[in-house]
Amino acid sequence: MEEPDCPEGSVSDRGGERQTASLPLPDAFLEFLSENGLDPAVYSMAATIPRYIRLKPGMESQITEIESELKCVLEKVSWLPGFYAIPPEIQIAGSKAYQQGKIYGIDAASGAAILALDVRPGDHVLDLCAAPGAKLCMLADTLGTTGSLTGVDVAKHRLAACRTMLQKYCLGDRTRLFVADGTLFSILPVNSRMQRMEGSIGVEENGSTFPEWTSRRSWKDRQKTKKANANGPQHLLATLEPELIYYGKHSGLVGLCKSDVFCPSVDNEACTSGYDKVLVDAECTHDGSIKHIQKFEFWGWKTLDRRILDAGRTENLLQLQLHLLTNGFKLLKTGGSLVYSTCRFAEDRFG
Ligand SMILES: C[S@@+](CC[C@H](N)C(=O)[O-])C[C@H]1O[C@@H](n2cnc3c(N)ncnc32)[C@H](O)[C@@H]1O
Repeated sequence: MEEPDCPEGSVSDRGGERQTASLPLPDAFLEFLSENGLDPAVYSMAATIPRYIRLKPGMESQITEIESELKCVLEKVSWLPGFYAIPPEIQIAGSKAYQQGKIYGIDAASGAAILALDVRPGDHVLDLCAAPGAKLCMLADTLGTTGSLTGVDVAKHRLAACRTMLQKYCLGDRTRLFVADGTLFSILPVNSRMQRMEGSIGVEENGSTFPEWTSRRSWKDRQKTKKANANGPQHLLATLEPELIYYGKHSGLVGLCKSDVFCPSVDNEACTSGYDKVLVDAECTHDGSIKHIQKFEFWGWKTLDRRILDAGRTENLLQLQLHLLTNGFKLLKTGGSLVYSTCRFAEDRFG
């Protein structure tokens, strides 16, 4: 595909599409890049960008073994604890190290967002757009055996993938997962709230409490899913009520009354009992992800118009991001921090 006289990163014509090194980019996308002051050459670099993996804490002594299994050197990323670069062609999914949960694939950029959040022991952390869960896993890993982690996503099937990952990597002990609209979610961290309301929780007439989590679902629950599936695929949230689809042993929920957990925050309650850290890893156009743009070669460049260049879609996404951010700040404790991340190069404005 590469044209012989085309130096790395340069642009040449090629029947309707222009060739940027090894990647043909449609004119509309090139115009979009030019309007945003972006160099098309960056999209030709995908083949040279390494893959990144994160080693589960405590697995450092097994690096040599993992290297011989993957047949490559794990190159330590000095600025990102636990991260290693490997050549892009290395597949990790078939390896024992991956299957046994010793390593997982996660971009360095995702790691940078979590690093910026500066999670400290004991923090109550909220991930408002959690699925499919790479950052959630790193957050759980970083928290270790203190604090709590709440993951929220509007897409149930995607959040279920987070649950699988947390269980696979044994990282879900302090985590709870809610299928909910992150723009409206208002449930505060359980431990911080329970400490504040000490003594008044747990004795509720006729109130049912959370037993230890089990993946075996009740007959009633199975019937509910069957009914929902009969009404069509459940891609997005059917109701406004948050649905709890997982909670760990030390998430603080076991033994608590359900009504206490689902009680939404009131007025300025979050200022004192809110989350210490909030991640808003918002839904976006992905134009900033070089690897994502490369996939349009297979999906067809026409879909790029609809998914990335469509002004209406971009505007809707910007509004969604604004609402997610606003709600993220509402749930943040005074003095807490929020990190907002997207994979978008183009300049955004919140109107
Ligand atoms: C960029 S992805 C998040 C990636 C994730 N943080 C990770 O590291 O794997 C954006 C997510 O936002 C979710 N989303 C979209 N609208 C939402 C909303 N209103 N509330 C909560 N989540 C939403 C999507 O379902 C999608 O899973």
